[in-house]
Amino acid sequence: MRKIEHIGIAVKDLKTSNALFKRLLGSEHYKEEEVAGEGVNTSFFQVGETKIELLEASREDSPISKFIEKKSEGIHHIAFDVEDIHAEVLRLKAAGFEILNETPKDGADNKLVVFLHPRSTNGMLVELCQNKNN
Ligand SMILES: CC[C@H](C(=O)O)C(=O)SCCNC(=O)CCNC(=O)[C@H](O)C(C)(C)COP(=O)(O)OP(=O)(O)OC[C@H]1O[C@@H](n2cnc3c(N)ncnc32)[C@H](O)[C@@H]1OP(=O)(O)O
Ligand SMILES: [Co+2]
Repeated sequence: MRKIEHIGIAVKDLKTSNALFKRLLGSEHYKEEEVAGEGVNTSFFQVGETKIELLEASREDSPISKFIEKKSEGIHHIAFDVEDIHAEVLRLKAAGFEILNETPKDGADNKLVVFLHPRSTNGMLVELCQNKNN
């Protein structure tokens, strides 16, 4: 793991939360992007070496809707930047972590992503991100 790539935050309404995080961080978001395959609309803020990723449900059955319904808005996952996502999946599997998708899938912000089940990581949803240009 090279660094924390982003902290994912589940929000009900991207427009409202973009304004709140602009007030909080003192800067604008640098992009908005829908990831249809995940059922999310995302918005990214750069904060030094890492990012805040706001996540709004883009459809009824989005994992974000379920999360907000069951818990509330708030921190949804932590994403780590990795050099070689395939090697990391093998390492983490061998280390006993539960991989949700062994084949990396398209994420936002030009990334390939893999998720680990929170029940294998002390209740924290973990995402691995490899830059597609790596
Ligand atoms: C990829 C685009 C973008 C990017 O960065 O590029 C994103 O980050 S997209 C983010 C949205 N996509 C995902 O979250 C994909 C991975 N998530 C999943 O596969 C599911 O959400 C899963 C498996 C984590 C939970 O789904 P499930 O249908 O099982 O929901 P439950 O509510 O029944 O949860 C089971 C169990 O897990 C706990 N849980 C659920 N979500 C989280 C979470 N974000 N953090 C911590 N814990 C979580 C939930 O409370 C249940 O625990 P229990 O003790 O049984 O109550
Ligand atoms: Co993410």
